Formats: sequence, structure tokens, C-alpha cells
Amino acid sequence: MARQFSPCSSSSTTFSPPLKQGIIFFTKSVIVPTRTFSSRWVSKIHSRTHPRNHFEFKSSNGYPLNAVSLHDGSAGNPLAKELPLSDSSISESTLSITVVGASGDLAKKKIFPALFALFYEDWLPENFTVFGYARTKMTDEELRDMISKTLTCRIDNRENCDDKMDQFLKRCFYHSGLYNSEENFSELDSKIKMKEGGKPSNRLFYLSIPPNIFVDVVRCVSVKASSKNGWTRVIVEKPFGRDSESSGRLITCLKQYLTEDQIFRIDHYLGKELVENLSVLRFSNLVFEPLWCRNYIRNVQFIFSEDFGTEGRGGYFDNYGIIRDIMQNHLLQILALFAMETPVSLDAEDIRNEKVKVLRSMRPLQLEDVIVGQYKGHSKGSKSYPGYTDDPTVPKDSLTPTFAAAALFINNARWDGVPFLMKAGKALHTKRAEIRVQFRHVPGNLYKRNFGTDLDKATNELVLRVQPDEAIYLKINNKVPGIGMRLDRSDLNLLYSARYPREIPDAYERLLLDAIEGERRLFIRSDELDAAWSLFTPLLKELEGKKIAPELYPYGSRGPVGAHYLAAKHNVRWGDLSGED
Ligand SMILES: NC(=O)C1=CN([C@@H]2O[C@H](COP(=O)(O)OP(=O)(O)OC[C@H]3O[C@@H](n4cnc5c(N)ncnc54)[C@H](OP(=O)(O)O)[C@@H]3O)[C@@H](O)[C@H]2O)C=CC1
Ligand SMILES: O=C1O[C@H](COP(=O)(O)O)[C@@H](O)[C@H](O)[C@H]1O
Repeated sequence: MARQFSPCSSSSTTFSPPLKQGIIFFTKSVIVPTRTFSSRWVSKIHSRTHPRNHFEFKSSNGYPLNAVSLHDGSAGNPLAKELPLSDSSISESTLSITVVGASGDLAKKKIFPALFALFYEDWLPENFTVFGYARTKMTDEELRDMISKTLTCRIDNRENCDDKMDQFLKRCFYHSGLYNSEENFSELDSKIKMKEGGKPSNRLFYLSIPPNIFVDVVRCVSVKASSKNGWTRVIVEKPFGRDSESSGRLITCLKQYLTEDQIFRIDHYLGKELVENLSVLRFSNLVFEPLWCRNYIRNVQFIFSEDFGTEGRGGYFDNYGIIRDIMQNHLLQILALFAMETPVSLDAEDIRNEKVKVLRSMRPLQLEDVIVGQYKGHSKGSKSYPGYTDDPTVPKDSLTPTFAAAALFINNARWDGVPFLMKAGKALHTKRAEIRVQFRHVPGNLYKRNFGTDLDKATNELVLRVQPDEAIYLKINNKVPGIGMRLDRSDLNLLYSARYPREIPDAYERLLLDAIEGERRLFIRSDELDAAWSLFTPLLKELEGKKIAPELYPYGSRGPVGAHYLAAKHNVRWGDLSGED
């Protein structure tokens, strides 16, 4: 075996060409990439409605999967024509999901519960196994015990919850190992193989670990633990670097071992229900799309706030700050989805092509269009809240922003001159994430005098409340019933909890299932990532190079006043602070 030293890893590496993405199965009349055999539709049919030998193929966006995508990576696979798609091969295939970093916070809080929820709702294929991998020494039983503490069942369907938990936990196993040890990954491979029992195998690895060990793990997976007769995919958690250079390096290093189609860069905000609904709202209702441009929209706001600080994550956060933690990824992704042109289809590549165009059309971010803040300690009654730098893992003189607001512009025909405002902060007065679209004034408004002098207050505003209490509402002007002519601001309100009693799935459930199905629409392509970093890197360098001091704001407040000045400079008022919400 050839050994070589790679700049991508701290240790010497055995080079292995990129893993094969998948294999193609043939039916009598359709060619179907492997991703479809565990498709949501098939799995639902398997488990609930129809006999197991009845198949139909649809992706999670409802689009038929009846052709091999050029990006699927399966075209060159020599095994492609060897395995027929028969009912038995579908039900015989196995899926193993390995959570690397299984002892960590994200795995416990989100990944294992999401996997259980998928199992509970019968979304997972029949032959699946979950492996935890980390350095911490644990037995299978101890892993199960750890996982069981965070599992919950769907509110509307709890009857057999305990049974389902037992069944799920029986499918969970653990292997302790180092992240850069090929030997340890080889041991993992043997354990996975035992569970696969010689059947065709598909393997998903979720890297729930700090980014400095991503490449080591991917190397070990590639060399020792990839599937030999099915697909191997890797979900990569953020942060994907901390600027253009480090992100570029990470992309290059991962691509030494994986093809782009095997890499699923997760941005969990793209898996949130309301973010998914953004495109549905816009493209399937005639009333919105014609208004979706500079002629009618005055400004758009993307707002993220948390009512807690960086407690427990200060060490990580101080190296990144709120711009990298929330704006460069979650908010920018939503902005791109919001502003993109109509894609050719709902296919992942068509959507991601349009998003990249938006990102590449953005005006470079200027320092004067950004303000930064940092929370300070605050006492309220007998309770006192710590400041950011009170965290022992944060340097006392840290200038890392825990709050930022920015005005962005898209230099294209649709959006020329429209401010897209972003605001993100920790330790604020409330926890929420929302998109606010403020429309222009009604020209020659007949009812002008009924509104007083502040016409801005009379404009329509569309709000997509991503969380909590998911809702879509439109602020309209309405006549107060009665003989006189009094106008009132009112909401046309779609409150999800009232309209849809079912619990909304967690974003990680949707995204995990998409990765299992090979649906890439909600994952970040490398050129999207490049474009996102190109926008933010010069600004971050300037902020850090000039050591711009953040404006201090008290824990639990509405954030620095600088955010108001920034908005006012662009003739905008933050919708969340208008007093009428
Ligand atoms: N927690 C969250 O809410 C979110 C996390 N993320 C991202 O997800 C990934 C995982 O997050 P999280 O679970 O919070 O991370 P943790 O810090 O809890 O790390 C996960 C596991 O990785 C191992 N580990 C931690 N530090 C090191 C190190 N320096 N060297 C080697 N191994 C280490 C530990 O396992 P062991 O010691 O057993 O090997 C740990 O249990 C990170 O990339 C994070 O940025 C993204 C969004 C939200
Ligand atoms: O990615 C991150 O997201 C969380 C917020 O996620 P949410 O789904 O709970 O809204 C944030 O707390 C964290 O700092 C960031 O890394």
C-alpha cells in the first residue's frame, strides 16, 4: 500500500481514491439510483399501507426519481449493472448509520433522538443499524442508556412508545476508538459487517465532532470502513472552515477521499419546516410571486435571537463569533432561498444553481453596513446573568461578537436597491427566528389620512415565524366594523399549531432522511460554500484586523442600539421591535 504525507492531516495517510457513491439497480423499465430504494415513499409503503412487493419511486420533494443524475457518482461504478432491483434486493439491503462523536452534545441532543423519531414513524428501512463511535469508553448498554435519556415520542401517538424505544435501542451499538486510527476504524468495519450479514450495504457516517478532526475521520472511513457494494455518504457538521482559505482547504482535503456527491454539508436551518415552506409559499401561490421583487418589496429582514448566552460552548464560540455561527450559514442560506429565481425544477442541482447565483450577485459587505455587539452581565431582581467574558473558557479581553446586524444588497434586476437586513444575537430578551418582508407604500393611497403621519406603519408585512410557534401571517389594513370609517392593523394568520395539530418534525429528522435517500437539495454544495465565504471573509478580516470593539448590551436586552441606527440608515425599522409584532 502506498503511503504518503498529506497536508490535510496531522498524521501520515494511506491514500485511497474517492469512495464510490452508489450503485444502480435495474428494473424492467426504469433505472433507479440506489438512493431510491429506501425512499420515503417506499419505506412508508413497506411499513404501512401496501404489501412489501409494491414499489414506486419518489424523492422527498415529490419529484420522480427515474433517471440517474450526473452528480450521483454511480455512473462509473463497475458494480452498477450487476445487481438487479428485485423486491428481495431492496428488502435485503442494509443501512448502517455511524454517529462519529457519539458521546457529544449534538449527538445526544439531536442526532440519536432524530434517528429514533424516524424509526418511530417508520421512515427507516427495515435493515438498519446505528453505531456510535467516539474515544470515550462505553459498552453497547451504556450507549443505549445514554441515548434513552433523550428519546421522546410523538405527542399524538404514544401508545407503543416503550416498545418502539426498546426495538430502536436494540439496533444501537458502540465502538470506542481514536479519530485518526485506521486500525480502530477497521474494527468498526468488522462490527458493521457482522450486522450486515453479507447483504448489500449502505453506510452513512455523521461527523458530529470538532472540525479539526474531520479529515482524519474521513480518511479512516475511506480506507477502512466504506461500503464495498453500496453507497457511503458522510454528513459534515458546521463549521465548514472559518474563512475562504480554511474552507477551501477543508473542501480540497475532504475531496481527496470523497466525491462531492458523497459529502452532505448540513445546515440544519434548511431542514426547518418554515424554511422548507418558503419556496412552496412563493412558487405555488399566484399572489406572492408577482410581488417578489424590488417594485413591491421595501426590505427583507432575517432575524435570529436566543434568550441564552454561550453557556458551555464559549470555547468553541470564541473562535467563531455570531457572524460565522449564524449569519454566514443559517441566515445567508435562507436569504438565498428567499431571493433566488424560479429554479428549472425542484431537483437539488437546479435549486442550488439558483442559490449560488444569488450569493454571487451580492454586493461586497462593507464595514459601515455592519454593527457588532457583545453581551455583558446584568442583574434583574435577585437574579444575575453572566456577561460573555465571564465564561472561564473565554478570554477576558475577547472582542468576539455575540450579536451582529448587517445590511446586504443583491445586485441583480430583481433586487437592485432592496436592503436585506440580518440580525443575530445571543443572550437577548427572546428566542425566535423569523423572516419579515416589508412591502412598499400603496401609491396614491385613498385612505392615507386614516393612518396619521406614519405611513410606514400602514404597509403590509409578511412574516414567516420559523420558531417558536411556527406561523405565517400577513399584516393588512382593515376597516373596524361599525358605521364610522376607522382602520385597523390586523393579521391574516396561519398559526401552525391551530391548523396542523401534529407535532412538527425536528430539522435533523428531515435532513437525516434526505441524506439516507441521497436527496441533496437541503445540503450545501461546495460552490455555495465558496460564495458564502467570499461574501463574509473580507468583512471578518477587517473586523478582526482593525480590532473593532463590539457595542456592549445587557444580557436579556433587545441588543445594541447600533442595530437601530444601521436599519435607519437604510430607511428600515426592525419589524420585531415595532411593538405590534
Ligand atoms: N452542539 C450543538 O448544538 C451544535 C453543534 N454543531 C457542530 O457539531 C459538531 C459536534 O458538536 P458537539 O457535539 O457540540 O461537540 P462536542 O464538543 O460535544 O464534541 C463531540 C465529541 O467529539 C469528541 N471531541 C471533542 N473535542 C475533541 C477534540 N479536541 N479532539 C478530539 N475529539 C474531540 C468528544 O468525544 P470523545 O472524547 O468521546 O472522543 C465529544 O464528545 C461540532 O462540529 C459543532 O460545531 C453544530 C450545530 C449545533
Ligand atoms: O448552529 C447553531 O444553531 C443553534 C441554534 O439552533 P436552533 O435550531 O436551536 O435554533 C445555535 O444555538 C448555535 O450557536 C449554532 O451553532
